[in-house]
Amino acid sequence: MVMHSCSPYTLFLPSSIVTIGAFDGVHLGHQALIRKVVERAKTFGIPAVVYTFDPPPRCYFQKVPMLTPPDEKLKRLKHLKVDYAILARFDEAYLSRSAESFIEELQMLNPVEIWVGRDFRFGRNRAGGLDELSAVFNVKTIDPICCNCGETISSTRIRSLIAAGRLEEARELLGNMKD
Ligand SMILES: Cc1cc2nc3c(=O)[nH]c(=O)nc-3n(C[C@H](O)[C@H](O)[C@H](O)COP(=O)(O)O)c2cc1C
Ligand SMILES: Nc1ncnc2c1ncn2[C@@H]1O[C@H](COP(=O)(O)OP(=O)(O)OP(=O)(O)O)[C@@H](O)[C@H]1O
Repeated sequence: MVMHSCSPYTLFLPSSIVTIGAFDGVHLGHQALIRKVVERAKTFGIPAVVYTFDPPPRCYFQKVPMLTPPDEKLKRLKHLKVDYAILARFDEAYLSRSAESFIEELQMLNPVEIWVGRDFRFGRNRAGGLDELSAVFNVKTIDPICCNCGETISSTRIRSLIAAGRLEEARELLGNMKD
């Protein structure tokens, strides 16, 4: 896996399959999305790209604890057979960018498909959503992955389980990455 630390506009790919997100924890929901991207990339014979942020936006804005530091996140992405991981430094300069500027950066990856979950938002003040992204790219979505109890798996939920001392349940939702 190639790790790309992003300053904007530095990675060019002639074609790719892309997913974007915080991916804090690389939990079972994230894993399903990323596996889909890897599978589609294999079908097309082109690279699978994960565009992610360091720190995750929620850790930056809401000061919540990080589930996986960058090294651990990258290890998990590598295990999932991602070809390129773009790790954008999420700081003041980065987040002053507009949704349009973010779209220009994504265009450098020439994505054949961009895969995200239904609740995906991007850009300043989370102003961009699926409609804005679909206006420019071929956007595909996966259904939310839920746990046995029927609740959608999310990094927020895993943080709550950890805070409540329910570590075994948290660990289950994070998955052991061995299969
Ligand atoms: C250029 C840029 C600016 C952003 N600015 C904000 C922001 O002002 N407030 C916010 O909550 N998230 C901001 N984000 C984070 C995104 O809204 C979102 O969290 C990120 O794209 C990851 O998607 P996800 O939360 O679905 O994983 C920004 C993202 C980008 C790419
Ligand atoms: N359970 C899930 N099933 C399917 N897709 C998911 C799931 N959880 C997250 N995703 C998708 O993964 C990408 C990254 O999402 P993100 O990292 O914001 O996940 P999250 O777990 O919802 O985080 P948080 O709880 O901090 O908002 C997004 O496209 C999102 O829609």
